[in-house]
Amino acid sequence: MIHIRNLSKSYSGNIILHDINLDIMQGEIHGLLGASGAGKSTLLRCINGIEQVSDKSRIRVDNTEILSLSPAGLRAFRKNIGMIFQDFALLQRKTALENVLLPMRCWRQAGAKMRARAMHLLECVGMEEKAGCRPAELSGGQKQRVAIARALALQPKVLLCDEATSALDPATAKSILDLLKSINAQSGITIVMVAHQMEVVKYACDRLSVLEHGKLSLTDSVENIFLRQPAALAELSAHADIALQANETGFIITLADITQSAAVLCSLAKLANGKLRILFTRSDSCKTATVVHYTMAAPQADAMRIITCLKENNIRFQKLAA
Ligand SMILES: Nc1ncnc2c1ncn2[C@@H]1O[C@H](COP(=O)(O)OP(=O)(O)OP(=O)(O)O)[C@@H](O)[C@H]1O
Repeated sequence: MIHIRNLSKSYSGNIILHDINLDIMQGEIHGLLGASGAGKSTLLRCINGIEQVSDKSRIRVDNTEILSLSPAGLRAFRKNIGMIFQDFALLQRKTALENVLLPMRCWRQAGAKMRARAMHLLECVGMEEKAGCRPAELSGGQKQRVAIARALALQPKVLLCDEATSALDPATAKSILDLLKSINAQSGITIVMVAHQMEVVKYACDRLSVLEHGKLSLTDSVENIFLRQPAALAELSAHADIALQANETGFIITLADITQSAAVLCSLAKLANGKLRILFTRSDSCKTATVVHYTMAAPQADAMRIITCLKENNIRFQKLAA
């Protein structure tokens, strides 16, 4: 659906995106994760054709090379892309219904059908009873629902979400993610979702790309990325306070199957002569799998035997720096 090749973008000589190559599949929910300033929002704006990019860059969305479009062609192309933002970007003087009608009015769609469609969209996002309310009368979650209805007004093929849940409390954020997941499942719309929180991508996304200082450091299924625990992700995640004692080696082991836990931990404890310390446990539930991570410490003298055992049993692990 979205093919990006050699995408580079600078502002006043500062390279913001560097040679990005990325394929986003039709119908997937694709997460963009990265530290603040990594270039996530800029990448979204490039997909939307808003940004001037380097000559070598190629961006194809639904078989349209967007960088070769005329200004009028680009404007028409943008009908295929809906966008929602952290701050909702609703017009304050307009009601929820009028906000949803806005894109249709811009494109002068048939008047009688417009209103029915806008009401239908408000129904889809559970906001039909608030159609006459202005944004100031709505909660954050309700505003985002209206913004989603507005983004879907022109029946786009792609929905770009720029930190759509960052301003919401966890329960409301989850309800918005549930709504996006159900819209994706029902309509097959491709969703690209910029997020700060790993919880968001784990809960909602099929695949994930990690941006580091304007470069794409990896793209893979959410399960694979969380299983592999790459350094990119470790840096983004909140670290447990790991206090190793003198002469101890630390490990994080990752098990794709939680039922393995008892057997694996038992074997490692034996290798460490009973001196294995479990420091921290975390489980990550993705859309289709749950993985569990154990942060542990073992006597340095047993570290080699533990590493051999982990390798022999194909258990993913990371040795912690002393
Ligand atoms: N219009 C602009 N002019 C100059 N620099 C810009 C502009 N927009 C973004 N930048 C710079 O580009 C870099 C990437 O910004 P971007 O907003 O894409 O990052 P981000 O990963 O989305 O960050 P955050 O998670 O904080 O929103 C930042 O260093 C930012 O200062």
